[in-house]
Amino acid sequence: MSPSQFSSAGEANISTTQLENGFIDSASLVNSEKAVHELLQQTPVHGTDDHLIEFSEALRTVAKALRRSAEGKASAQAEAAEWKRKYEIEKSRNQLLKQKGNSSGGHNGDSHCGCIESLGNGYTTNGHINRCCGKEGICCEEVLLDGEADPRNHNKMMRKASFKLSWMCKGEKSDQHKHDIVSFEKGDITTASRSSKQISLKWETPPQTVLVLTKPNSTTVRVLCADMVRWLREQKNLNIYVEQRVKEELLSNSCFFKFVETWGDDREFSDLHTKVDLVVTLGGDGTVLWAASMFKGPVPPIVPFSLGSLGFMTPFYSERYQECLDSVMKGPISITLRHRLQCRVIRDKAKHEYEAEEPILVLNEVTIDRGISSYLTNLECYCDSSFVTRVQGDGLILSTTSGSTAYSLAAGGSMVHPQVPGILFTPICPHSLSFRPLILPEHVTIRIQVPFNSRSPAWASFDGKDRKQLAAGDALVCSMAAWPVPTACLEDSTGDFLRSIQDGLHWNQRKTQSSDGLRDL
Ligand SMILES: NC(=O)c1ccc[n+]([C@@H]2O[C@H](COP(=O)([O-])OP(=O)(O)OC[C@H]3O[C@@H](n4cnc5c(N)ncnc54)[C@H](O)[C@@H]3O)[C@@H](O)[C@H]2O)c1
Ligand SMILES: Nc1ncnc2c1ncn2[C@@H]1O[C@H](COP(=O)(O)OP(=O)(O)OP(=O)(O)O)[C@@H](O)[C@H]1O
Repeated sequence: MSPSQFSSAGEANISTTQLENGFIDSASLVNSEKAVHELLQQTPVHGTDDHLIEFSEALRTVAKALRRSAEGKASAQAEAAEWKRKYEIEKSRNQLLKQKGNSSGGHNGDSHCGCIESLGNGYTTNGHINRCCGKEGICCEEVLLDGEADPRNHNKMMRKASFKLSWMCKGEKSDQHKHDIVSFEKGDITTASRSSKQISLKWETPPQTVLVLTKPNSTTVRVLCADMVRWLREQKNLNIYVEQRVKEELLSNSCFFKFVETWGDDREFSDLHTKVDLVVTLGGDGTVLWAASMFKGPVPPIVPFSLGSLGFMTPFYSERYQECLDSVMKGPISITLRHRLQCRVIRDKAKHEYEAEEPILVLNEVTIDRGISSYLTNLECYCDSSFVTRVQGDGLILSTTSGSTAYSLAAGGSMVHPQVPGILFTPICPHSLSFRPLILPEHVTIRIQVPFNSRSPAWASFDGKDRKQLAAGDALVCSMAAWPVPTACLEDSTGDFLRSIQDGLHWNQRKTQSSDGLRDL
């Protein structure tokens, strides 16, 4: 693929991104970075000048397209700076080889001085001082000083073997599934970014419709909900959606709330994401799980207010809701993209049910346990096509990283930052001394099979709800879902996560030792 093809591929990815439609789709976010990375991975490094010119053109186009989002811009700038550096070194090396009459490496360097003209795309230069001809840029002499190539030893100059990497997708090599984070030019493998960075959401048009979700059976929540809905209408002139139960509660208070909307049938319910700009939750973590479960596809940004006991996913203080909502609606806001797992139950007895049965999306975890049976579970676990292990115990938890601080933690799993893409594989009371929990990469598909010789059926539950029986021969298949749950941060992903484990779990709290033996107060 030529660099010019890359530029259009990059633009196509970005113009279709669902960020522009107000929804956050992890695949689209990845695509925007992927465009640049693909470009970087495939652009010929030992090219002619034409290639270099084409390359800089392509990079400019992609970088321009990426400027549409702050995240994309930051990424494009970082990549462009790095590539400009490599471009300069490469060009200087070409010239050096040409000057020394070394044509064995297939280089076609310039005939003029080794200074590189500015790319002219607004990116800063890398700070090299010109010592050769007074033009802006880097000279081959500097490359030599940097030790990239030594003219005194050019006869001994060794070229590293060239190679390409490709990524396997379900047993097949595929360029489309090439990972976007590793570059391998000249045999040096580097990683640009290892997981998604802090994401910032900036409104291009102000939010107009808010869905307020509340935990049931709480007077405090009911009072706060009425107050907030009134404020959102009177001060912000917003459209408000609530659940039918909440609408009735509000109307029983005052007919002022007549403007509040709800949904009637399933179709209106499943179209909710097309109307709602922002979801506000009033409750604990369970209310955030509830909110996530309402959206089977894209999820609007959620602002979770803490009115529960622990509140790992609810960083906002309800006492200061006006200030918080003001700042969220003004933006920009840091968000955590919480990955979800997509689970399918595959029945042995009804093979066609697979097509009909809706996948279930979980934000915390899917648990496969022994239910009311007093027998050990007997679960065969596969990761893609590899057999992993057999779970004989109380069961198994397949958890997201957001769910790592919930049931999985109680079963001995690690706590994992919610932006780390991975699937936790945590046994529940395994009857074995060596069954330690695992964390698997995000791209795998996990299959939990109840074998025909199992003494009893197993039970699957999804975020602690909706129990389904898995009879002998049935299986549960689980992989990362395409639709994450964007939750607003009070500080940022990392700050909020650390605060939640410190405040919620008192993680590693201990009196500090002092040098003189006295206890610090
Ligand atoms: N032994 C256990 O720890 C255990 C057992 C069953 C269910 N659970 C958890 O309860 C969740 C359902 O929550 P619910 O509120 O509907 O039920 P719930 O009302 O029974 O509350 C469960 C508790 O888990 C906490 N919790 C939920 N999600 C969390 C997260 N991501 N990080 C840290 N703590 C979290 C909640 O704050 C609450 O205190 C399930 O997804 C499961 O993770 C835990
Ligand atoms: N809008 C809702 N409709 C029905 N059930 C809900 C709704 N919101 C929350 N729930 C359920 O209510 C239960 C309690 O909610 P939540 O976890 O938010 O409160 P909590 O238990 O007081 O707080 P915490 O989870 O911090 O201990 C959960 O099981 C949750 O699934």
